[in-house]
Amino acid sequence: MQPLIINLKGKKVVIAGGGRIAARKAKVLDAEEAEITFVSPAFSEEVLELARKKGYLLISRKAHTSDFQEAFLVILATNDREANKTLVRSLPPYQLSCVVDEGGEGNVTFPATVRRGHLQVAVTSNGASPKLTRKLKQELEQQFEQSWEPYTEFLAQSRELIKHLQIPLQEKNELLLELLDERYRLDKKARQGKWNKLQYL
Ligand SMILES: C[C@@]1(CC(=O)O)C2=NC(=C\c3[nH]c(c(CCC(=O)O)c3CC(=O)O)Cc3[nH]c(c(CC(=O)O)c3CCC(=O)O)/C=C3\N/C(=C\2)[C@@H](CCC(=O)O)[C@]3(C)CC(=O)O)/[C@H]1CCC(=O)O
Ligand SMILES: NC(=O)c1ccc[n+]([C@@H]2O[C@H](COP(=O)([O-])OP(=O)(O)OC[C@H]3O[C@@H](n4cnc5c(N)ncnc54)[C@H](O)[C@@H]3O)[C@@H](O)[C@H]2O)c1
Repeated sequence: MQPLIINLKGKKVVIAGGGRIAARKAKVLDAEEAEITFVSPAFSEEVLELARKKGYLLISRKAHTSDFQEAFLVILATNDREANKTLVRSLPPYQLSCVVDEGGEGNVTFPATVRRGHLQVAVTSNGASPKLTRKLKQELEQQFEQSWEPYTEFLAQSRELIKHLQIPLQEKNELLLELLDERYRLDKKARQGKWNKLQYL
């Protein structure tokens, strides 16, 4: 399995199911600004509230294959094994699909992620142990504490500036490498000083 970083902004995502797992996936997709539709005979309070707040469509019945026609990504999150299995088999091979109770039946699984500014660390166990994935995520949350947020912003801005400097490529690479020194992450003043120097190159 190959991780891909995917832009879901404005993409149609159809979720079959309206329970705990449907809500958990929807929260992640909502943060990515996807356009979500839920199809389910019943919806949890959490799903109802998210749909109300964001104007997401709720279709109150069992899911049919035709519900997924325009979807970029399909999430099969019903608690009915047979329904998830039949629905995923009916999808065309080019559609992205996540089957939450039998990961191997779809072509997409969700990793656990830790985000700090521009940095994102994703963990997967390929379905072997979601508990291990969760544990590693918690360890990464400790390792990558808040300092990484302003630091990755500094790296992004500095790189943009360095890219456009009229200096030899080798010098650009040396400058970019130097920014990886720990003091720039740990010390705001060091960042500020470096940023000021870069302006005059
Ligand atoms: C990472 C995370 C992201 C997310 O969900 O967004 C995620 N599962 C999380 C939690 C979690 N999952 C499960 C429990 C209950 C405890 C337990 O059983 O351990 C808990 C804990 C909880 O719910 O609190 C059980 C479970 N999970 C799957 C199955 C079915 C199967 O075996 O295929 C079953 C058995 C169901 C059953 O039989 O009842 C399948 C999948 N779960 C995945 C992702 C994908 C593989 C990722 C990987 O392996 O790394 C995959 C393949 C598909 C998918 O869902 O994308 C999220 C952590 C979020 C976080 O903490 O940030
Ligand atoms: N992937 C994961 O991380 C993970 C974690 C735990 C459990 N699970 C599995 O995910 C599944 C869902 O779990 P849950 O906690 O959200 O269950 P839940 O009972 O909270 O919700 C199930 C939802 O599916 C709906 N539903 C049932 N049949 C349907 C159909 N034919 N079409 C559309 N909707 C239908 C129900 O109305 C309900 O809203 C379970 O099979 C569970 O074993 C997955």
